Amino acid sequence: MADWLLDQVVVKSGEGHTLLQTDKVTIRAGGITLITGPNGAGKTTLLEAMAGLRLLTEGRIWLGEAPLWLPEKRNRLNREVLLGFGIAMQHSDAQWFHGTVREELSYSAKPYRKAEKDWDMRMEATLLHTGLSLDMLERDPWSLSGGEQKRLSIACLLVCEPEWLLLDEPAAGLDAEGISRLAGLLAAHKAAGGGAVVITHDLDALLPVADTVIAVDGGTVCEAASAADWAAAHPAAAPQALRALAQLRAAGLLPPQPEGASGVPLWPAPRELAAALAGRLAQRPAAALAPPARGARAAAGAEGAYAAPPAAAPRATRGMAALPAAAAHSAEGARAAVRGVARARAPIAERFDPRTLVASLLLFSTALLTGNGWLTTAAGAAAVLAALVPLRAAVKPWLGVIRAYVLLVLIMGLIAGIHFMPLSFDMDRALSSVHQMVKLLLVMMLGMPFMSLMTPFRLQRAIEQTFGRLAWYGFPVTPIALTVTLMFRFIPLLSREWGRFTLIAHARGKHGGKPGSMPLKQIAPAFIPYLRSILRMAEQLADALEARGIGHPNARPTQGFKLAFTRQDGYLFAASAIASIILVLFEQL
Ligand SMILES: Nc1ncnc2c1ncn2[C@@H]1O[C@H](COP(=O)(O)OP(=O)(O)OP(=O)(O)O)[C@@H](O)[C@H]1O
Repeated sequence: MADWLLDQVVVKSGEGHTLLQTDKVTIRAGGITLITGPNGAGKTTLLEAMAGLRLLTEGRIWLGEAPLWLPEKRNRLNREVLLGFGIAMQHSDAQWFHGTVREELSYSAKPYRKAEKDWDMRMEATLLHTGLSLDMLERDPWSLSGGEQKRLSIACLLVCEPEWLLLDEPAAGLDAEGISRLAGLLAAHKAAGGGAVVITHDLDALLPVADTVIAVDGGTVCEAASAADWAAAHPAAAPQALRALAQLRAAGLLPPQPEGASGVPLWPAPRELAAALAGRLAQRPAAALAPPARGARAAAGAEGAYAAPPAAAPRATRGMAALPAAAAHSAEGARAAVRGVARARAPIAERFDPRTLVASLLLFSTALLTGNGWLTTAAGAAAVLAALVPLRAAVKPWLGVIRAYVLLVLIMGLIAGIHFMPLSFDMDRALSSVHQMVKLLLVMMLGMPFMSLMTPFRLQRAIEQTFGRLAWYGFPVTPIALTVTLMFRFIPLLSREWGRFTLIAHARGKHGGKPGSMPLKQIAPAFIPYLRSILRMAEQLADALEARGIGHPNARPTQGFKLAFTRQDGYLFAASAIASIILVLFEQL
């Protein structure tokens, strides 16, 4: 079995933000490594990068001697590495491609060609190991409960027997039995010579079986530390059981941990622990073990509970003990928060009223399109480029379209300039055609980041507020506004959902292509689940709309807010008007 090596890995988002960066990080074979860190720290990004589901901006990842990406094959994924691990993604319970649990298990095992020998026996044993029953084999995976689907996603990995398990929050949604079963499965996998990298917020359950911990914060991945060292360095975050052990040691019921105990087993084996406790208890005088007298118990209950050291008190009590101190600061805290919010700028999608944006765009586009001179177009191009500088992140995804359009402009210009009888090239006609298309390109470029400057809800409110009075004459303003909004909302949603399915197809199908593309063979099996997922989203949306009162003939839908023009809208419209006037003046030159 081979170690993972992440060497100076950097992953950036499409907009160029750094989501993850590492120095040299080694994850040792044959051990269980936990990845921990706050929400949004970059843990999932790290696991997906290891699984080849994220393109690396910089750096390399190796599993033993084998690189994850094959540079000599135009950066394709190395199938040998892909077969070395199985990944269960955070929302792996929404990964199903097939109609029954049996088919799901077979689908997972297909790339490993393990579905032939003793297949049924292995499948049934795996299902039982994860705590699912055999009568579930013919059930639709979608019909299983959330926790059962989580268990099935782990069964789908275990049935393939990969060397490495990469698990993103496998404990989320599991009951207590499921979590201890998960810890047992991980320990058994390790005992069989396998390794695991597990993202978890549930350190109470999984630190006891872990060998190393990697902390991720703000996208930066720290070097792996042994579980013992990590727990010693983070006593507050250490599991309850570890704190209980410390208390037993402090009470003299367990021998103290030796000095510099780093590297020694953190957790005594249950048998060893039971023997130590029994031995120590037997040595203690009977009086020390007797329960306190009634009065003493009551006094301890009333005062001692508050006086107890925070680490010894139950979590909820510790939280409550912190309340008075928090309350003393709360008024000032709230004032500070309000000041902070007031100072912070609104998100870019809420900075302008959609009506101002549309009016400004229309005004400037009209001035640009009606201009006939190259000078006007050049001035317009300068204004468009200046406007796009702060919005360059929103334009970046469109660069491919812009490049294709520029090529089209050149080809159309060439074709427009060709004269056949006699064969010649008319430069004026070519330039005139190019000119018209360049003006269109500039307007398009200005429109591209448009949707990033407003949310669908703000657009809907803008339509309703502008045309609301027409509703008095029976004009269906609300349905039209809603349709427009849903179109804008659903198109990116559909493409994001397809993107999620391509990731699942790569992760489960072990395909060597680039993660962004759906492998040809997977399109057919992915299509029906994709449709199902879309219908599910539509159903949720319909419920949400109904809850807002839309669709009830006599109900007034609840409106979250009313748009109002601000000073920023005034500046934007004034800038657009000035730029338009300049274009008109250039046209007169
Ligand atoms: N494709 C993307 N484009 C832009 N930002 C992204 C993208 N994917 C992730 N992010 C951002 O990167 C950060 C890290 O995300 P990630 O999912 O890795 O966090 P995490 O540590 O797994 O969080 P959690 O504990 O909440 O699951 C988040 O702020 C997230 O919004």
